[in-house]
Amino acid sequence: MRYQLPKTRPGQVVGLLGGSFDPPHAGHVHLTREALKRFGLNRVCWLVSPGNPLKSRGPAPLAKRMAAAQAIMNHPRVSVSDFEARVGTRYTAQTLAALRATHPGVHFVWLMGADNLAQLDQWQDWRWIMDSVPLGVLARPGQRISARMSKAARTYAHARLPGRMSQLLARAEAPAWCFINMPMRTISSTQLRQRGDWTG
Ligand SMILES: Nc1ncnc2c1ncn2[C@@H]1O[C@H](COP(=O)(O)OP(=O)(O)OP(=O)(O)O)[C@@H](O)[C@H]1O
Ligand SMILES: O=C(O)c1ccc[n+]([C@@H]2O[C@H](COP(=O)([O-])O)[C@@H](O)[C@H]2O)c1
Repeated sequence: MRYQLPKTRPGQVVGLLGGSFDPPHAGHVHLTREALKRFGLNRVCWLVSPGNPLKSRGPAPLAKRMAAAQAIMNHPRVSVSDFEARVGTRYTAQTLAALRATHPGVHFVWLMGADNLAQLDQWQDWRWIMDSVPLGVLARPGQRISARMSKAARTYAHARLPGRMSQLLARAEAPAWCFINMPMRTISSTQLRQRGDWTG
């Protein structure tokens, strides 16, 4: 049988948090807990990337990042997966196409921090992503304005759900996206690497 995300069933709404997780930290955990509540998700799955195509620096080995992610993200409705390495992709559009093919009946929502929305128009097939899967964006310190002014936000302004309607996002037909304000955490992987708390 083809690889399935853990505990994911048809009819569920499942948030996907793709990331380098180099290393995973409390900001990822906080985003995940907020997304579960604010978007009314059944589950969230962290997709630990083999390597972000836009980052020149290679991350720490996947096994190390997977183990650290599993150790920090302790919640009965959250799992951590190396799906992308298993199917051999690092591009989100290809990941989503593979997930949809292998999980019929599951409503996926792609989750991201506001910094990723600011760069979304540089991703491979980004319009296809917007046209195919609802997008949940969560505030990140210093990134609110760049996210709101981004090409993706402007191009898809008509498809934006106001934050107070966030519970409708997961079952909305794409394109649909929603920006959620939440109490923010300044922590980042860059900070942790610079402090020497994580070596590749
Ligand atoms: N503190 C945070 N608040 C909100 N979103 C966050 C936070 N940290 C990470 N994210 C989001 O989590 C996802 C994965 O992030 P990633 O693994 O790149 O961590 P990072 O801290 O941004 O790493 P780096 O500093 O190396 O760029 C991205 O969508 C990112 O926007
Ligand atoms: O598909 C792309 O072109 C693409 C470009 C940049 C980033 N991404 C994805 O965005 C997610 C967040 O990446 P990162 O490194 O900011 O944690 C992760 O799943 C990456 O694979 C995807």
